[in-house]
Amino acid sequence: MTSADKIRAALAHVTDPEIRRPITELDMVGDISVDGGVASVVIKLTIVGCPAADRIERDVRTAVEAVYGVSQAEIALTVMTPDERRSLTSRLQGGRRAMPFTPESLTRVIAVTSGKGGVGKSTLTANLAVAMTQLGLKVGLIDADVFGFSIPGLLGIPTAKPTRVGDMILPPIAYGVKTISIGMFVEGSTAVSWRGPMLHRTIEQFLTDVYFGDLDVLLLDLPPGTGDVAITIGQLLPHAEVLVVTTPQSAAAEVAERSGLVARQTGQTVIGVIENMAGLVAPDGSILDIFGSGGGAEVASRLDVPLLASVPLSIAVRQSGDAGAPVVVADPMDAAATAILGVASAISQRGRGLAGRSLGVSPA
Ligand SMILES: Nc1ncnc2c1ncn2[C@@H]1O[C@H](COP(=O)(O)OP(=O)(O)OP(=O)(O)O)[C@@H](O)[C@H]1O
Repeated sequence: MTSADKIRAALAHVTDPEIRRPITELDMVGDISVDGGVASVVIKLTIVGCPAADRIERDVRTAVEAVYGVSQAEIALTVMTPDERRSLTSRLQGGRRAMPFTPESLTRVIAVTSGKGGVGKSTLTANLAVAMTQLGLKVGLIDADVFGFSIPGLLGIPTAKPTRVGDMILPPIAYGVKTISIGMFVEGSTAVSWRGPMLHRTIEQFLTDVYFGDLDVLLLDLPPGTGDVAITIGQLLPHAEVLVVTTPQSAAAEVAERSGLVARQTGQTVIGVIENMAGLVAPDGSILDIFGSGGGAEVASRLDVPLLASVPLSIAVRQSGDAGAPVVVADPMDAAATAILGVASAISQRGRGLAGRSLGVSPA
């Protein structure tokens, strides 16, 4: 093996932090030459001003300087030509620009819905996503709550912007979750007041142009109610599984049931109900049922699905949400966190069956 080959082999362990694939596989490694102990390596970044440039340069330097016989690494950062970039994006997108989350795909799609706003749907979705990564799953999260996008803030990346490589969008990663939100495409706190067709196109673009790579689970945080986005998701992802979030209050339970029924009409499968904002445990141990009780069980029974958890009201949940550090990480022993971790584990164990689906493996 020549020194250049050894360096190339070492670079196979350096991954692009946004695409999460080895830079050698992404054709980002250009010429390599070695003169005495000095190795010169050309790295082709995907785009001008690549936000990951510093990190890639650092990782490349460390890898190259660890190769036996190299005392110094000289890294030249250049940028791919438009043709190289097109060939990369086309390869990553599997040669076609189509929605990868088809019924045949091995990725489970789970939409989280609620009847009313403010019941904690986004908080639970963000925490479930992070909890699933803790269980070793590769998780993507689409914040489709176009009018009340709050996922970036809940995951501590309120100002993150996705990187665009040609027509491919690379989702920011927080707590291991690849995350995309409409909030990443609007300035500051601008309100989104779009009509159905525009919402439909945006969700379609999220599902098609965002490069999530291989995922075990794609979670979707839907807006509350049964509006345009829920219908779009029903049309685009009729095989999705649906989690319904409600509070213990009977008024909330009634509307929550409706959102589950609409999901079902589009062919989606409701897999369970999560009751949030259940009894708050007071310092003396007594339980304060601020929002009443029984709503979760009521919705679950009407939809004939299991009540997966009753997540209590918890100061830690609110505080960690405000701080952008999900409670399952910030305070995993909190009662609400353990309830959410329990749901993540229960759902993860139900992996999709493989029957009738193509495994995408070509015969040898
Ligand atoms: N179990 C809980 N204990 C205490 N506070 C909670 C709990 N769940 C959610 N919250 C708080 O309730 C508020 C609403 O939560 P969240 O934004 O997740 O609701 P939502 O259903 O997604 O609302 P919308 O769909 O209208 O955006 C937030 O301030 C959040 O911190």
